[in-house]
Amino acid sequence: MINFAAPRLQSGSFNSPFDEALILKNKSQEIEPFLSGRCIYLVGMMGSGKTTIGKVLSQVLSYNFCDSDSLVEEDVGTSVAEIFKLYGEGFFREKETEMLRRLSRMHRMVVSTGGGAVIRPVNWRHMQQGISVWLDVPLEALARRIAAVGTHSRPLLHDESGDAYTKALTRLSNLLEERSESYAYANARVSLEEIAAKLGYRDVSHISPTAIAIEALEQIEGFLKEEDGMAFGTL
Ligand SMILES: Nc1ncnc2c1ncn2[C@@H]1O[C@H](COP(=O)(O)OP(=O)(O)O)[C@@H](O)[C@H]1O
Ligand SMILES: O=C(O)C1=C[C@@H](OP(=O)(O)O)[C@@H](O)[C@H](O)C1
Ligand SMILES: [Mg+2]
Repeated sequence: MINFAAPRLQSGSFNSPFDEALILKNKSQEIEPFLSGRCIYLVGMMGSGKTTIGKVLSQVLSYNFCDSDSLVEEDVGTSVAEIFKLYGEGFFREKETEMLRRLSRMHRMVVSTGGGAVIRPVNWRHMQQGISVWLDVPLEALARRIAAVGTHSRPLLHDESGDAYTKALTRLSNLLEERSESYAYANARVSLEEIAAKLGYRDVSHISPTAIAIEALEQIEGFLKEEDGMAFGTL
């Protein structure tokens, strides 16, 4: 029976970066042996933090990190935006599936997927070789983050009119409506709104990548316990 017990983030007060780093380290040392080398796939909308949180998780788990978009860019030899422009979204989706197929044979990897990886059932067959985690971030926060860096690298946000925030919010809202059921297939869900409530924050903008990584490991812990319970009939 898997038995985890470790200090948790304190509610109602800003946890110091040192506290968070220590909690993350402890939690990762507890969880890692039970992963049995399985890959961790981060799924979520554009701007949800898959690449950012993926790098944090890979470091503390002593896993490798890769970003499926970067693998596609290396394979084709140009940026995602250029791939959409030159060859179209369908070509990009085929390449994305090919990269996820190759990754499904690997171990000890944190994979930051592209925001649209969830729309193809074949991609879920590949990701089910590992453990998938949905980073569920409120639309307004996604739009703020993307507006801050610009939409140039995200071709699906290019066509909207208006300022960067409004453009991102409009398009992201439509995409989320199409995709939210697909994201929910993930083995674990990290809700930034739930983290903010747990920590007593007014909104999600103050939640650090470390705090999100801690929550991701806690949600993976829950999945492993459930899986363990089913395996040993203790649920
Ligand atoms: N917890 C966070 N708080 C604030 N900004 C964040 C957080 N996580 C990621 N970001 C920022 O949001 C933007 C998108 O992050 P990224 O990791 O590229 O997301 P994705 O890969 O899901 O598109 C980046 O500019 C990143 O710095
Ligand atoms: O949501 C999507 O369909 C996409 C998200 C992008 O990745 P990020 O989620 O890292 O922005 C990239 O794969 C491509 O622009 C398509
Ligand atoms: Mg990314």
